[in-house]
Amino acid sequence: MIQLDRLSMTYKGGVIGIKPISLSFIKGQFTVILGASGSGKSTLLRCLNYLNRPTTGTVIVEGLGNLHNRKVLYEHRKRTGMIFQQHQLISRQTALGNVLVGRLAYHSTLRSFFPLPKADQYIALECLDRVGLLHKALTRVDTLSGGQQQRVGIARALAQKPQLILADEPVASLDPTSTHKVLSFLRQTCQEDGISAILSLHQIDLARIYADRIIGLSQGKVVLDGKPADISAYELKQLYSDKDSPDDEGFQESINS
Ligand SMILES: Nc1ncnc2c1ncn2[C@@H]1O[C@H](COP(=O)(O)OP(=O)(O)OP(=O)(O)O)[C@@H](O)[C@H]1O
Repeated sequence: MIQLDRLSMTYKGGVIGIKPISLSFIKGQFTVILGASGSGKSTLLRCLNYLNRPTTGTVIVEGLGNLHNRKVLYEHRKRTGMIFQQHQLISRQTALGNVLVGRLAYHSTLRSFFPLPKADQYIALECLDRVGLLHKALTRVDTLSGGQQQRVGIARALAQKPQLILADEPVASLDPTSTHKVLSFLRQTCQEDGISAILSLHQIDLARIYADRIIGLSQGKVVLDGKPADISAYELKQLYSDKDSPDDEGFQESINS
């Protein structure tokens, strides 16, 4: 469904986000990216819809083409829902208002200045219902709990009617119960709707439970790739004991000083 060919990304100033990576993501899979802090998980996710523009290589989306093409990129973004760690909601808006943002790509900029059609409002309400928050539709999101806000974020992504969901540490700020609720809902919804999902997580145990496929990154490189059952606990643990990691060096220096 999505093919990366020797994709790399270097930030301004020369920091390497990811080294050349070639990968394909298969339609309908629930893929979890694991890796220590600074290993390149967010960079890779953001390259998948050009929020970070790759420095080298290509992203080809099946049925659309190369993301270098502006029209292809626009269409791909329209079909891609993003879920963020800190929800990225409009705090003064209601849950419904936030979920409606997911419908904006289906309208011209001019049209989006006016209330969206009833059909969009219905889709947004339906998505809020799916995440169990219909009763909070008219509540300001900054009065909701962290878990509820993340569910609004998921409803917004679903309102886009996406074929792909990219989620950057979607449960990082949630307690264990909300974490499982959010991940199992996301996985079930993706299965039911045939949505492919690529998530970055920090928790190995969650990746083992929910992923169809785990990709392990270390220092911007793919060092593991397979089904959870085919990857050993030792290999996964190694991802987080990377003594060569620049972040690890910095951390060691700071605790040694
Ligand atoms: N905006 C930026 N400008 C410069 N360097 C950056 C920027 N964002 C990330 N980096 C660097 O790119 C590398 C990969 O970072 P990235 O955020 O992708 O890692 P990550 O695995 O998502 O980390 P974390 O788990 O802490 O979120 C790191 O060395 C990081 O310092």
